[in-house]
Amino acid sequence: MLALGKLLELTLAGREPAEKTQLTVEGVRMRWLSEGALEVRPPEARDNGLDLLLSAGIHGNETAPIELLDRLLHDIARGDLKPRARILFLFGNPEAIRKGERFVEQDVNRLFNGRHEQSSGTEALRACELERLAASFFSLPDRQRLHYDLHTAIRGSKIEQFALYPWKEGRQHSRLELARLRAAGMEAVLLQNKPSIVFSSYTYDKLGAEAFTLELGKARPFGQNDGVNVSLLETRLKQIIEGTEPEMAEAQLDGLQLFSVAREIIKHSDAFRLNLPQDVENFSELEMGYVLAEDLANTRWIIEEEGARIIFPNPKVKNGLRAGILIVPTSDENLA
Ligand SMILES: O=C(O)CCC(=O)N[C@@H](CCC(=O)O)C(=O)O
Ligand SMILES: [Zn+2]
Repeated sequence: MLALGKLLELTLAGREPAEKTQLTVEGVRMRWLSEGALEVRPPEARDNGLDLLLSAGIHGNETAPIELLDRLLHDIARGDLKPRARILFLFGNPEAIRKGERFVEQDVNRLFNGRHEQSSGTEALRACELERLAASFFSLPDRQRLHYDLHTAIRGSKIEQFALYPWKEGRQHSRLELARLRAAGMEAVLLQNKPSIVFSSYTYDKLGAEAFTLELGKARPFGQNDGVNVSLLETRLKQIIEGTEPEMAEAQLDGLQLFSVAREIIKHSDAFRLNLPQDVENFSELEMGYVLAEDLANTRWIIEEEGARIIFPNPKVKNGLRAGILIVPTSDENLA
């Protein structure tokens, strides 16, 4: 296999490849751009006009998505997968991946859409570099732009695989993209309703991509991901890469559950308390009147929403950051 197909090995070793560009037997050009960043370009005659950004390891301990991208790259480097799309592979936080930690100093996924400018350290620099790499990749005119940022979650979930769909003023969420996600195994989608500082929000808002954070199961170390079943997603990604995706003429959501954000729970101080068991699962339902969280100055987060559920509860985040999202079921009536 071509050396550049071993992007993960290079990244884990913190090494630069001797040759930065390689050509597969199929005439596919692979170009190493920076640590954990590799561009794949099909021969011009085969290019179908799709620019696909696949990122994983934004959180260093979320290894199933990293292993998935590693398999796709190996297949491309061996000539077993024949891309018709241009692809940018990104391993988001190499230092955290090497350490097997969610982050080293701060969460990269809270540093996009300009936030890195108000910060310093390796993770702020990396967020800036990831924005630059994504912006340069998505700078070609008249092409389709698609970004999947792949994650696994800290805790178990009542709904194992789901997506978060960013928001931008005046832009409607696409039914076709939701149908594509359903076919890729996602069981639910959270439709965001305000701007955010995560990677997929940056590519959606600033670069005009259709962009999603995908949650694929529970985070585990390398080699221990048998419990994370990414087979439907993997098949779909291969089809997208090779341009062999089945037609989605009548966008079928096929039981996909839709949610919207009722409130984001923000931790304001060290006095913040989250009244949930440590092992509570994502999508757990919360009863009306339940005191979900408490903070300084007698601030209380009381459930007032019918059908409320919690995702990503995490009282350990830094002050000022999201310590959970309260979501409610929604309908498909506003989709484009
Ligand atoms: O399990 C958790 O609490 C977090 C899992 C995770 O890393 N999720 C992403 C979601 C990004 C988004 O809001 O689109 C994150 O928190 O960064
Ligand atoms: Zn993550």
